[in-house]
Amino acid sequence: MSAPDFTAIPVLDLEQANTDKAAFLSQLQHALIHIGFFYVKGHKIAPSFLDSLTKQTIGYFDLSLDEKLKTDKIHSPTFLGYSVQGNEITKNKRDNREQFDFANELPATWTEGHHIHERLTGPNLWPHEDVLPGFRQSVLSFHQQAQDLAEMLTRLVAEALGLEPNALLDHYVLPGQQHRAKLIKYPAVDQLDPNDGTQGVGPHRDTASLLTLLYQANDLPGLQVQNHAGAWIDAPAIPNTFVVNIGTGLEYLVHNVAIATTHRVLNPPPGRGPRYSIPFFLGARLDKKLAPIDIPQRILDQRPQTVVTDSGHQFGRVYKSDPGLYAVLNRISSHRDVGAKFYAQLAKEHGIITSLPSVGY
Ligand SMILES: O=C(O)CCC(=O)C(=O)O
Ligand SMILES: [Fe+2]
Repeated sequence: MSAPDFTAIPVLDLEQANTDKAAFLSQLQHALIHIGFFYVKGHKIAPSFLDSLTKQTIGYFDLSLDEKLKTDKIHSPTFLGYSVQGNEITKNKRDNREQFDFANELPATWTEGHHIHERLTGPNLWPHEDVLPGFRQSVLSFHQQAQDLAEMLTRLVAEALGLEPNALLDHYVLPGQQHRAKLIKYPAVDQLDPNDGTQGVGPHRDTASLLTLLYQANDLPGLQVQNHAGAWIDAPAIPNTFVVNIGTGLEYLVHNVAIATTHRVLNPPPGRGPRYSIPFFLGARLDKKLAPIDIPQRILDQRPQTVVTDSGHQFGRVYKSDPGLYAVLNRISSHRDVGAKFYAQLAKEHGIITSLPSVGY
């Protein structure tokens, strides 16, 4: 018997994980199996730090286009860096957002003959320190704090699914691997062209990762979550919380008991300016085929029967045999210009059209 479908996203209090762990884990189990999304409050990332990160984020997007284009993704096969408004594609439609992708700093090591996923790893493309003082430090500090929180949550997720706390991290995350994150701006609608449509980001599931932590940096609506009957449920900004959701990596690795729920973002409402958000993705390792973990039968028995989704889940079958290739294909599909420049042959082999008309900038 499955529970009635959700109409709101629950708020879990991390403090409760210390005071009444059993109650916390029971709420978490319900959210994982029946919703795939939850908010967390009671985390230790300081509100003053998040405010300063928001200021740095706005400062970055307020730079001149020329300055931002110095950090354009097109300069690197890692898909780290800036992408201009309208450059990203979800479900074959342009998204109305500009963004700056970043990760923990690692050198590039890929050379011909290595597995292609290694080409995703490499250094960030930073604006010059004089142009945006403190930006790099703030963004990297966020990355570290978000990773710590995501790892703590992954331990709790394991326990909520009847596993040892470190079971997921030990099997599926490599110490020192690169985890991706982004700063996103959804432009005010009066800055958009009438033909740009309503898609901030189209319906999708977060690919190849275990967990996403999303900080909604200002209070504009837009994020919506698709419940398992197919209805869209608002996930409004709640101050000093993170929205947490499950990636397709975790879903596969726990036999679909935790659901990588579909979500989307609509353009900001007219007259309210741009919306800013900052997701961090705790990635699953990409270096080899991964076997799903044994989950207790009492948990498997609660698995939802049907999940309606508007997301395509492209290349889903590839994940099972080659998570690294799956991650690369999804990046190419989202950022076709980088795909055409660095991965043309692979894109062709997998039917990804990279010759979309370019955006005028
Ligand atoms: O900006 C948001 O609120 C959500 C962003 C998102 O879903 C994503 O980038 O994967
Ligand atoms: Fe997402």
